[in-house]
Amino acid sequence: MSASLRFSAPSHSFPKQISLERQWPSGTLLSFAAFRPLNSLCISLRRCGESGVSRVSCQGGNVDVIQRDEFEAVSFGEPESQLTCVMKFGGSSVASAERMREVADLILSFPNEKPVIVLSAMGKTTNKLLLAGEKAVSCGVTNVDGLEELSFIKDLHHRTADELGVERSIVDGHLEVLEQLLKGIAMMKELTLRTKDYLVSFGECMSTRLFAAYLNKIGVNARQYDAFEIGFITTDDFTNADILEATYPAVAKRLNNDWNSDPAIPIVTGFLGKGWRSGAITTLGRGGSDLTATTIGKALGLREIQVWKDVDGVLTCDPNIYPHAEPVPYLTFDEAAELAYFGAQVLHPQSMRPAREGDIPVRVKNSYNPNAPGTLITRNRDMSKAVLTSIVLKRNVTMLDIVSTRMLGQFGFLAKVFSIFEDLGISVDVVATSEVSISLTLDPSKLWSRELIQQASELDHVVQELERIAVVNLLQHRSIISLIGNVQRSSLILEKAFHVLRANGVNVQMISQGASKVNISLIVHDNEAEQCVRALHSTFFESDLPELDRCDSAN
Ligand SMILES: Nc1ncnc2c1ncn2[C@@H]1O[C@H](COP(=O)(O)OP(=O)(O)O)[C@@H](O)[C@H]1O
Ligand SMILES: N[C@@H](CC(=O)OP(=O)(O)O)C(=O)O
Repeated sequence: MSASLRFSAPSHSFPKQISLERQWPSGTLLSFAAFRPLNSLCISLRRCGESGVSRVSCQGGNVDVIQRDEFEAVSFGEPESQLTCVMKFGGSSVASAERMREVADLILSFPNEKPVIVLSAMGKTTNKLLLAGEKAVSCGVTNVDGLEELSFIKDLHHRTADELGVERSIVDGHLEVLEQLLKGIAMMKELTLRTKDYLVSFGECMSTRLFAAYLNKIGVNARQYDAFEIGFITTDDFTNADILEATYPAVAKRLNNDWNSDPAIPIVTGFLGKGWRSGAITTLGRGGSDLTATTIGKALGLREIQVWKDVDGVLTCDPNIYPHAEPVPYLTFDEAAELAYFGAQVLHPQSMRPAREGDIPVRVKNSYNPNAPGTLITRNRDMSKAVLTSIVLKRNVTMLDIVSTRMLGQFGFLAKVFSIFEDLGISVDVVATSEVSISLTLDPSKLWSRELIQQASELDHVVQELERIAVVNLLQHRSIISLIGNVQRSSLILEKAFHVLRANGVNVQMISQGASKVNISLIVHDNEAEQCVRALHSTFFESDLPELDRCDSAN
């Protein structure tokens, strides 16, 4: 369980430093953030045991003594927000002036809503910014202004301003600083993760400014917000930061107060936050605007979170692999989280967490086809007829077969294997074990975000460490096919799946059923994976499953 506590102090007695007297068990202090302009202080704590903070003291200020009972009362005492829902529009939905106009019309077509709008960068701006940064490392300072990606970004944002009929000056300041930043990168011949996050932040900062200016121009009151200025506090894991608990009360306070004093549609940058130690801009991982949206939904306790995409909702598989993929009308938070975690690009892997915690329904809709019903994601759904919901493919995965040399007993063996991964900071995705052996796959998003040379040496290091206690076989170019659905019907799913795979001459190299009970993972060779997905799709989604009725009557 987690909780946040907040109290205010007059600015003259604002604490410079706080300390917790009688600490909770180690690791319970998640974050602490002070917001000077608001004269408020947020402390987030995770409760894990009987003991707790009996007192919070602040150096140099009038010390508030906060007992646990009071503390709980304060932490959940937020007044109800007048804002009603979040609407998040991804890059494809705001790729041009024309798309921005359509999005504005779409928002205004819901006159009863008082939405918070979250926007991503326009179209492929984030990719272009990253590419510009990579090129700047080696192109020389004098060549920065000739970078094709920089010209593209300038042109796109200027053209959009012109076509929307708003001043170019709205983005000019950002474009100038962006060019300076690229020159800095060229000078230093280095692009750190921290600089990468600052670099990509320009995308969201500009799209939101243009959109807010356009709404104001057509007579709709709108106010632009940079997420890193309104309390989105994160870890300092640049390019993949986690939202800290302090974010929720801070964001709620800022958006509610502004709305109450002067109502204007909030237009918030997706994807961005502020590192709690560094104070620098962080990003929430690619596709992170979904997480921004669900965080705001939970912070304000809103009725619904809408994420508007360029597809008719979450589909039965990636439409780029199989164009006959169909929309899935209903999903649970667990199914959606598993689907996202195992690689379906449509949702950010962490985005379901705030929605689930706040029990706020998430609707995935198509901004190009608003009348399509989309996908509704909720805590529970009727599973009586559900077999398979969606098939997800994660390519280019590394698999390890680790067979014990019996230097350790079974318990010690498993513990040792996992401690090696923990020490090296490498996440494991799918695991299958027997008494003396273990097969697992490594999370490519964690491993492959590092430099190529670093990856190779890290893999060597993993193998060397494991070889002290086991015989290790490293298998690269594997794919995980995740079957997301009703694992109550796992026998039916497996029977059908193996029948299809055998008919296609495919040998499954590992199988694992997730503890979440919504996912069965099959590992196959990369070059067979797409063919498997297509064959599985036609069996599960394009033909009847008469066995389902028999299962029902047997239950
Ligand atoms: N199972 C799936 N359902 C829907 N879309 C998927 C799925 N798997 C992959 N995709 C891809 O995800 C894209 C939408 O996600 P994304 O590009 O992040 O949207 P946005 O930028 O609008 O937030 C779709 O265009 C589609 O190509
Ligand atoms: N612009 C960021 C954040 C984001 O969420 O984008 P999108 O909503 O277009 O996936 C990215 O490209 O990763």
